[in-house]
Amino acid sequence: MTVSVDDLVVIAKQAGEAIMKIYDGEIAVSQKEDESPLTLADLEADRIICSGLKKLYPEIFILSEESASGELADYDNFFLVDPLDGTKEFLKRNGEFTVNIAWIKNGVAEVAVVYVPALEECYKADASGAFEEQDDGTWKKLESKKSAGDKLQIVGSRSHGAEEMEKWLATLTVPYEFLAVGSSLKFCRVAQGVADVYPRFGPTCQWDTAAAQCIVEKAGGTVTDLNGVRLHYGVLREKLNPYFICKN
Ligand SMILES: Nc1ncnc2c1ncn2[C@@H]1O[C@H](COP(=O)(O)O)[C@@H](OP(=O)(O)O)[C@H]1O
Ligand SMILES: [Mg+2]
Repeated sequence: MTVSVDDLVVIAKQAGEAIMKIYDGEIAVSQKEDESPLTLADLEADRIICSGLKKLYPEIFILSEESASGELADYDNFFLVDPLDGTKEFLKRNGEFTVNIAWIKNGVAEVAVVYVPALEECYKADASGAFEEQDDGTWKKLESKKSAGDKLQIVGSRSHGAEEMEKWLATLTVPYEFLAVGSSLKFCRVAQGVADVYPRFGPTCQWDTAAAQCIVEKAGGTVTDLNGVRLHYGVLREKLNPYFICKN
């Protein structure tokens, strides 16, 4: 049993198109139980992704930030979806939000897409490697590499955990530059070699990281907890990830 990454790309782009229609108009916001924002765009993208996946892969369970396709159980493979990661950035209209679909097999994200509709960037990964879509529609293979220049390039959240990040930056003894980026796009910057490291000393949920971890790993990078253990995924696992370090 496997999943075609190009199917996931088509579905992520359909969701991105629906998100952009809402992005270009007036955005109504409600609050979730945990007080994080929820928009019609999150729900529309969720609906499109889940119906697209169900049509092509009716037997595979879907766990999304916004929904689940049935009763939760310990599935050995499933889809893990964040239909709109970076809702705060979406509301700030800075373009740094993503559509994330990962296929998880035995706890590991094996096939994934991260689509950035406002910036028209698309990243995909499967057993053949990680790729970034080019302007002409072809796919460039991503190979883990250090950033250009002699300073360590660090990416971190725009909207969460600034204080913890400041503390960590203060411990560094090498020259560095810090770039604030919203959503799972931070992982893509590492996979591209634009950034060297994305440390996360704050909460994220499984669906925030799975697809982008796959892009980074298939490009040759790593995403591990603070003890060096690779991040893993599971329907019955706690929804929160441990703090982690992503690097190229
Ligand atoms: N207190 C918290 N608990 C759980 N997840 C949190 C959180 N604070 C931030 N996040 C997660 O961090 C994501 C945004 O990360 P970043 O700040 O790097 O852009 C959010 O994704 P959503 O926007 O999909 O809700 C959310 O899931
Ligand atoms: Mg998210």
